[in-house]
Amino acid sequence: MTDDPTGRPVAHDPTDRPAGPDAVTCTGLVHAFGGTRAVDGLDLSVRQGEVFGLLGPNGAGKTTAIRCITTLLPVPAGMVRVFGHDPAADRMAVRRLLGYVPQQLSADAALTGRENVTLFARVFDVPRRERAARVAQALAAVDLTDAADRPAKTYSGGMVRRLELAQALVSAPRLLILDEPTIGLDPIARTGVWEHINAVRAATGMTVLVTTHYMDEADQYCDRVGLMHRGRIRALGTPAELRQGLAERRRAQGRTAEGTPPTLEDVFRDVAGSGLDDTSGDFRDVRSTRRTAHRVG
Ligand SMILES: Nc1ncnc2c1ncn2[C@@H]1O[C@H](COP(=O)(O)OP(=O)(O)OP(=O)(O)O)[C@@H](O)[C@H]1O
Repeated sequence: MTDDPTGRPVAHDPTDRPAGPDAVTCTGLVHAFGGTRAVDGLDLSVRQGEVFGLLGPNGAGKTTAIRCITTLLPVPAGMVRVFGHDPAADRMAVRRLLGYVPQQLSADAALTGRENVTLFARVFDVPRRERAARVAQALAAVDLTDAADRPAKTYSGGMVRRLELAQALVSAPRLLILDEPTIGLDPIARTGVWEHINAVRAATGMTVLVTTHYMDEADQYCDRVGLMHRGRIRALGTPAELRQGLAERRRAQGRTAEGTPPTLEDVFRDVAGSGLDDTSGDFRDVRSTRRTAHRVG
C-alpha cells in the first residue's frame, strides 16, 4: 500500500484483494420499464482496485444496471451495495464515492476544458482552496493541459472523452464508472482513452467499472469481465479464464476442428446462444455509434 496524491491509501495489485467490502455488489437486482425487465436478476461483485468490464450487446441491460448502482434509478427488487453503502438508504454517501461518465455528452461545448472541469469540482464540493490545483491535476492526468483553455467544441472526439474523464476524476472518486467510454472513437483515440484510464488506476488504485461492446478492448484492458445478456450475467471471470473455458468445452465436445483459439466474442456467442440473433447481431450497433457521433459532433 502507498498513498495517492490526495493522501488516500491505495493498493496497486488488483489480485491482492484488499480488506473490506467489494466496491460493488449486486444480488438479484431487477429493474423493469413497464413490461421490459431490463435487468433481470443481476448478480455481480466488483472487487476493490480492479478494472471490471460489463459486456454485452445493445439492450442487454448494462446502462440500466449502471444507473441503479449510481443511484440514478431506484432498486425495486434485489440488493445493491457500493463499498457497503445502500444507495436507497444513503444516496449521498454513494454519490461521494463515485465518478461517472455517462454515454450522453456531459461536457459543455461552449466552455473551455478547464471551465468544464471546474464546474464538476464545484458540483462535487471540492474545497475552494484546493479547486484550481485539483482541476489542473485532473486535466494533466488526461493530457489536456495544453488544450485546457480552448472551448470544448474545438476538441476531437477522443479529447472530449478525456475531458469527461477529467470531470469524473476531479472529485478523486474511489469508483470510476464509465458507460461505453470508447464507442464511436477511432482506434488511436480508443487506445488513448484506455491508456489514461489505466494510468490513473495505477496511480490511485481506484476501482473501474466499465461497460463496452468492444470485446477486444475488454480482453486487453479488463482484469475481469461479466458477459451480460437479457438482464443478467451469463459468464464471469478473467478474459483468459473465459477463453480457456470455451476451449476446454470445445475439446470435451470434440469441436477442436473449429480452428483458431476462441475469442471473448466466441465466448459470448457460446453463452448467449441464439439470443444474440435477437439483437443487432453485431456488437457495434448503429444506434450507439450514432449517439456518440452526436455527442462529439
Ligand atoms: N427509459 C426507458 N424506458 C423504457 N425502456 C427502456 C428504458 N431504458 C432502457 N430500456 C429498455 O431496457 C432494455 C435494456 O436497456 P439498456 O440501455 O440498459 O441496455 P444496454 O445494455 O445498456 O444497451 P445500450 O448499449 O444500447 O445502452 C432495452 O430493452 C431498452 O429498450
